[in-house]
Amino acid sequence: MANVTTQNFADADAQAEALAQNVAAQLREAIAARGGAVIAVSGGTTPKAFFVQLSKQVLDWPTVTVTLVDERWVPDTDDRSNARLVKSSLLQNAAAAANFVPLYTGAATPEAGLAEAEARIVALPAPFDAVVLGMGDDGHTASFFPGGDHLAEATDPHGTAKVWPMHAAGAGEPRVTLSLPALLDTRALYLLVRGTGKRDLLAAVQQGVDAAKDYPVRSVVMQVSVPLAIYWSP
Ligand SMILES: O=C(O)[C@H](O)[C@@H](O)[C@H](O)[C@H](O)COP(=O)(O)O
Repeated sequence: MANVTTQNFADADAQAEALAQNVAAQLREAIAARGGAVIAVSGGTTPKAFFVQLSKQVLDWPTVTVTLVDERWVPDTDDRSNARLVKSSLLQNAAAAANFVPLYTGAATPEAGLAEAEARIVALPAPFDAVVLGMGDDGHTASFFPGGDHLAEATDPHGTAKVWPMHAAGAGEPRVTLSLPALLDTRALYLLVRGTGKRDLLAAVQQGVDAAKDYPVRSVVMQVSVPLAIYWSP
């Protein structure tokens, strides 16, 4: 199994604050060493408190680039847009000066926008300094959805594409997702989750319980190339 550590917090605020401090330290180290930092973050509902905390951290924000691990294929005026969440809760306060690289291109479909989204990610300095994943109740992470039409390709450890379109019954709308190799090309990897259901699901994955084989988050938990830090709160 990968080098997985789990930190449990009493509540969401403590979790968000601890992760923000840890990620900010990571970004500061990157800026000191290389003059800039790149972070890829998840959307959904869980990261909001973390984003707000991170936005208040003191660091050289104009040298920081923020992108997404996945995106729902909707414009950033849509409530479901991960870009909208990042803009409204992370690119605020001190962090308003950061650069943002969205995955949504305005094309009609993820397939039509794929080459542009891929080019945007390829253009970023690699590796990422930090990747912050989330997880759904169905065991998806990024947009690695159970039954997703490109799940096998997106989670292929040897795949070369960095971005894949994803259509899945549980996804709500068409999406794009960074591939597993793109997500693992990072100096630090975090998984931010809340609730006992997600805690139990992750335990089942780590214990190799048979039923957990179909949870796509398994590809991140069981890989051995990057240590994974799980941040959990009730
Ligand atoms: O766009 C997305 O949906 C996310 O990036 C996704 O992978 C998210 O991390 C999980 O769905 C968890 O979402 P919640 O935090 O809302 O449970």
